[in-house]
Amino acid sequence: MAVFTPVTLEDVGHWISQFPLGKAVALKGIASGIENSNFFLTTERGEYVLTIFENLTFQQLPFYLQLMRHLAEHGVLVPAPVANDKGELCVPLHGKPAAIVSKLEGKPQMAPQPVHCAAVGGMLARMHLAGQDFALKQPNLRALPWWREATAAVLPHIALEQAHLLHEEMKFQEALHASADYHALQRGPVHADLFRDNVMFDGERLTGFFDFYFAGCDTWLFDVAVTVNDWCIDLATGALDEARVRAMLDAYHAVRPFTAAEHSLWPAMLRAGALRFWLSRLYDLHLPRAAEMLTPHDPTHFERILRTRIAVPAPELY
Ligand SMILES: Nc1ncnc2c1ncn2[C@@H]1O[C@H](COP(=O)(O)OP(=O)(O)O)[C@@H](O)[C@H]1O
Ligand SMILES: N[C@@H](CCOP(=O)(O)O)C(=O)O
Repeated sequence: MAVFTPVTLEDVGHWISQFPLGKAVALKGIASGIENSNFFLTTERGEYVLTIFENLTFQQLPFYLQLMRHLAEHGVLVPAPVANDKGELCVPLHGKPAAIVSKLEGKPQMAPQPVHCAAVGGMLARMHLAGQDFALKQPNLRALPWWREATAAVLPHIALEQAHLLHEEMKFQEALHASADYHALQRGPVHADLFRDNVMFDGERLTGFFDFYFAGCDTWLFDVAVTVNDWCIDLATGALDEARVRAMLDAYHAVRPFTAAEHSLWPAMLRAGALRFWLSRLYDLHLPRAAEMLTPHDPTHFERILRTRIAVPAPELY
């Protein structure tokens, strides 16, 4: 279902000769995934993932692929892109941009315990620190300017009660983003979509973060909020689970201590993280792209999380 561009072992046989990976031995399409065509690729040198990018262009990809390479070189557990004999990380395959990255062991942990949340929190802090000297700059393309556009686009499609919440929250976030405290927050490259399905675990051992294609430069605290809003909640209600929140935040804080400005903006940033995904899910539901083939994620999940973050005080950052 999610292989949009079919590729055979024969197609890859010649193409792979530009990479230092030996001969291609096996190729298997990956059924999950909604954006790109992904394949497990076995070569004489080992196991890799081949991705054909269905929407991102050759101009857009260097930021993501070079960020992954930079992080991998700095000891952060992420897939390492493989360069071809010209040093390129992204080359055409069937006329579309394609890349080969190392395959992470394990599988996503969809029922995380505090031990998993602690591993994610610690690695997230290491990722933020390692990204500080990454040279390429690209803003988070799903930040406030996009929220404004998405709000205008979805408003005609939603009920009055939801429109009211959306207006009020946008007003709150506009004021937050204009504040001195917000501008004092530390920032750099962030993953911006570090949900349970974008992290691999082998038992309790974290083996890597992947799917960096929403990454961009934003506040580190926003990244923490997005991650907590997915990993540390009761999925049915959206309520934060104190033990998992504490495990994730304490592990992060031990590697990269939170600042006073971050402490004061934490509840507001949890709301920002919920708003961002409420908006993108509303957008995908009401304004699907022409080639969209898969069931959109349920927006009411993040509407519920947003309402809960507004109504219920969050555990302190530290
Ligand atoms: N580097 C990797 N190592 C191991 N598995 C991977 C890797 N990259 C992707 N996958 C597998 O491919 C699936 C789809 O990848 P994902 O990045 O979520 O696709 P999409 O961008 O199309 O949504 C993941 O759920 C995972 O099983
Ligand atoms: N995490 C987002 C959807 C992003 O899709 P992905 O498969 O590329 O991670 C959501 O849950 O809305």
